[in-house]
Amino acid sequence: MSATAEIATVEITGASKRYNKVDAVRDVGFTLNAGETIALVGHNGAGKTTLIKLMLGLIRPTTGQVRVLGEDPARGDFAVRQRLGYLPESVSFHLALTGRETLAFYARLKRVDLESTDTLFERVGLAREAANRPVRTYSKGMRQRLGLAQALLGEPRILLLDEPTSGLDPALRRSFYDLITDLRALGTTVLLSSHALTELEDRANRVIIINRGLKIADGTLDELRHIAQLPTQISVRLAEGIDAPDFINGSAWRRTNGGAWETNIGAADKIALLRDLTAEPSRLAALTVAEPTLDDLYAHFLSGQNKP
Ligand SMILES: Nc1ncnc2c1ncn2[C@@H]1O[C@H](COP(=O)(O)OP(=O)(O)OP(=O)(O)O)[C@@H](O)[C@H]1O
Repeated sequence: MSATAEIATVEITGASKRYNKVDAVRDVGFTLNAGETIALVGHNGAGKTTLIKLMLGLIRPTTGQVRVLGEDPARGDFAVRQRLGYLPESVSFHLALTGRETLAFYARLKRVDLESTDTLFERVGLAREAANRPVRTYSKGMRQRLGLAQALLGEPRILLLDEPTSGLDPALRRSFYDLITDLRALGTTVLLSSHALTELEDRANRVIIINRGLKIADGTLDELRHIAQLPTQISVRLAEGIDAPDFINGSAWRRTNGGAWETNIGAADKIALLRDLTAEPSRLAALTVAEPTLDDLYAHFLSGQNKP
């Protein structure tokens, strides 16, 4: 995994959480490391928020163990809480307070230097003048940014972000992820719980899939691709005057509406096919190689779970 993979920040061992008759989390175990950006994905009700609450120490596991920075987060150790940043799915602030007052309030709770709040406004891209306006006047994106600034107070070593980009426009999403990339370089563990699989694909370096309280997959995208063995889609557009892909043996090709040729090929045969295809480059006008997406992998791992 990442270069800093040795430094564990969160360790969950055999953790289960039962609410009355609901098994929200069942025997889940994983270790998160410094510098990792982890996507926690799963359907509604899969157990993502319950896992986040366990890491925050808001609830205790029914069985198993949760350790954050080596401590039990539910013990309420202040030093641990100070190094944890959390952005809930729906941020709600006191609307009459200005952005600056809001951040000052949270800074006091976290016992963080108030001086640092100015820098935070800049880091999350909230214009300085917005800082002095009541939150009531903020757009959804600005409130989300203020939420992120709140989560970043005290330079947390672990950031837990629940659906952080919902309601953000594409430009804001991009700058949000740029910020996450910077944090990753600083060694922060960033856990993003999200349904937006496509946008997570290039952003998270590890994916944990939860289904009905169980962890059903955990690894880098490449590792999950390797386990799933889903085919790669190869598409070629032939150069003028070349009618059919006669140089391709043993693969089933289909013609697309746009006039390209397409095939799905297993990982074991992919390189050999690409070598054949490119042996005479002049025959090709274009070549596209599409690896299985996070959406494909998610559907694959879930379908395995749903079998009787
Ligand atoms: N306080 C609670 N009391 C009873 N059941 C709960 C409680 N909190 C969660 N649950 C149940 O536990 C299961 C997991 O819920 P959780 O909120 O962790 O899922 P989630 O993956 O975060 O879902 P979503 O994507 O909809 O936010 C669900 O069946 C939910 O109804």
